[in-house]
Amino acid sequence: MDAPFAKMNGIGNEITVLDLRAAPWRLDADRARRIAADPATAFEQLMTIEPPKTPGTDAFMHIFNTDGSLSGACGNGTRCVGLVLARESGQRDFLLETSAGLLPVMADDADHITVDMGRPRFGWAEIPLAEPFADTRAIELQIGPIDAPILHSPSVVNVGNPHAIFWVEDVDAFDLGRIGPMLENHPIFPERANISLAQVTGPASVKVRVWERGAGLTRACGSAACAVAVAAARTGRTGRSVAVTLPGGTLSILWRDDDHVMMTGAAAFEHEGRLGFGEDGALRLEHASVGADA
Ligand SMILES: N[C@@H](CCC[C@H](N)C(=O)O)C(=O)O
Repeated sequence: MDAPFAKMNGIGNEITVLDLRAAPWRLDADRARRIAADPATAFEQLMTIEPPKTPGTDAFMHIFNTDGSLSGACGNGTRCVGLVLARESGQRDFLLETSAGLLPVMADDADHITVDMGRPRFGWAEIPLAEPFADTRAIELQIGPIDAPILHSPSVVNVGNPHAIFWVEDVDAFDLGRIGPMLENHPIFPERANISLAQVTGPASVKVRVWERGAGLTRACGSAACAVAVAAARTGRTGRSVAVTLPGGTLSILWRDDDHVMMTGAAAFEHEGRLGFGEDGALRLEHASVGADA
C-alpha cells in the first residue's frame, strides 16, 4: 500500500514528509536511503508522520538523514509537518513527539510556524562527548596546525541532537564541505555531531553555515539555528532573542526565561505524490501533483 508524501523545504532545507498513519509498513534505513536517492523524493531529512504513541499527542515522527541514520530533532522538518497537519485539519496547534521528546507546534501561516524545541542540554554526557568537560561553552578541540589552528574551541549543546558551534569572523572564509566531515566524525563526538560556523553580526543577529550530521552541507538547519542562538547567549555574544541567517533564509529564535527554545520560520510545499516499495525492495513512485502551494 502506497503512502502520501510531500516534498517540502524549510527555508531551503530539503525535507520529505511521509505520511505513514494509514500504512501497514514502516521505514528503515535502507528504505530511507532509496527514497533519498530518487530526485523526486530526495531529502536532507525525511520526516515520517505516524500514529501517536503518547496520549494527548497528535503524531509521532521518525527523522531520517540522507544516509539513513536517525535524529531526535529537525526544526525545519517539524515546521513542515506542522504545515501539513494545519492544511489537513484547519487547526493551528499540534503536539508532536520524536525519540527526543515532545514538540508543541503553532502553525499561524506558511511563513510563521513556531516550534517549541524544548530545553537545551549542556552536560558533556548529554551532548554526548567522549570525555568529561566541565565547561561546554568552549571545549578543547581544534583542527589545523597546533600553533595556528583553522578552527578551535567550539561551544557544544544538545537541542534534541548534538551540535558543535565554531565562532568565526567570516563564515564564508572556510571550506566547510572539506572540514565538515572531519569534525562530524571526530572521536570526541561518539554519536557524531552537526557542525556550525557562526559569525555574530550584532547583539541580536548571527550568520551561520552548517554541515549536517548524516546529510552534509545544507542551506538551512533549524536545530543548528537554535543551538547557535543558545550558545551565543550563553557565552555573552548576544541576547536571548536572535535572528539566525542561514544561506536559505532567516529563523527567529527566542530562548525564553523558562529555558524553552522557540524557533519561528517558514515552510513550503514543492510537490506531492505517493510512494511504496515493491517485493524486490525497489522504490515505487506515483506523482500526484507538482508545484502544489500551501
Ligand atoms: N535540518 C535539521 C536537523 C537535521 C538533523 C541532523 N542532521 C542530525 O542528525 O541531528 C533541522 O532543521 O533541525
